[in-house]
Amino acid sequence: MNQLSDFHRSRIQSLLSASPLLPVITINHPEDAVPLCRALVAGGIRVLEITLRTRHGLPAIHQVRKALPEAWVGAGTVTSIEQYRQAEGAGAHFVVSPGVTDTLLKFGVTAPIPLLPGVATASDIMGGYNQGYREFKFFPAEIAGGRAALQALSGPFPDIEFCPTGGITRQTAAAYLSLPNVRTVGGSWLTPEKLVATKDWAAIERLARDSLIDACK
Ligand SMILES: O=C(O)C(=O)C[C@H](O)[C@H](O)COP(=O)(O)O
Repeated sequence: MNQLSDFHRSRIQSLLSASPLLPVITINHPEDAVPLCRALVAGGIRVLEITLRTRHGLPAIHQVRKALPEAWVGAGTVTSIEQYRQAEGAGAHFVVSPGVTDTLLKFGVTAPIPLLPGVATASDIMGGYNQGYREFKFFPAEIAGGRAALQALSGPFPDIEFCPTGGITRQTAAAYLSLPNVRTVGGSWLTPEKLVATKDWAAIERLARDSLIDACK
């Protein structure tokens, strides 16, 4: 069986090291993509996950890659090989999936851009572990057991690192980041619907900066 390459693992590790916070971004209006991501980068967050939940996701990845070369841009909500290929085509640096299928894990092993697979259980982890994955998104983090689950999973999986996402807030991020198996946490709290709807990019920049300060306390 093919195994995940050191190159892919080191890319995923680099992006997890590049930011303690990973904003999960959903674009409802195409013109928001660049100013929204620029505000996050100006606030100090260089790693971004743009979901494919809307039809604007792929074009947004393309635009943001061009406009903000200093940012790492990932495609989120990738659940199929077709979407994985589309994300590559749009110029994504990496792909994030909410869960795992054997097909997606296998494709991620040989794909040009790396996959951060989503897991919620020990069985999910074992499926990825056997193919060489050691970094996972933990989703939906709060519902799947939160910090206690991550502490419990560190027993059988001491060499696994998680990016918990789902239900995490500015107030709870630091507690997750204090766990030895967590370097980055993800969430949509960094792009509140109200601030995006009013195009208050200055407030989003402030929120990014303040959330980073809180996360590193
Ligand atoms: O869309 C995806 O690909 C997902 O896997 C789910 C998102 O990462 C979470 O829904 C974000 O969770 P919240 O921060 O609670 O909004």
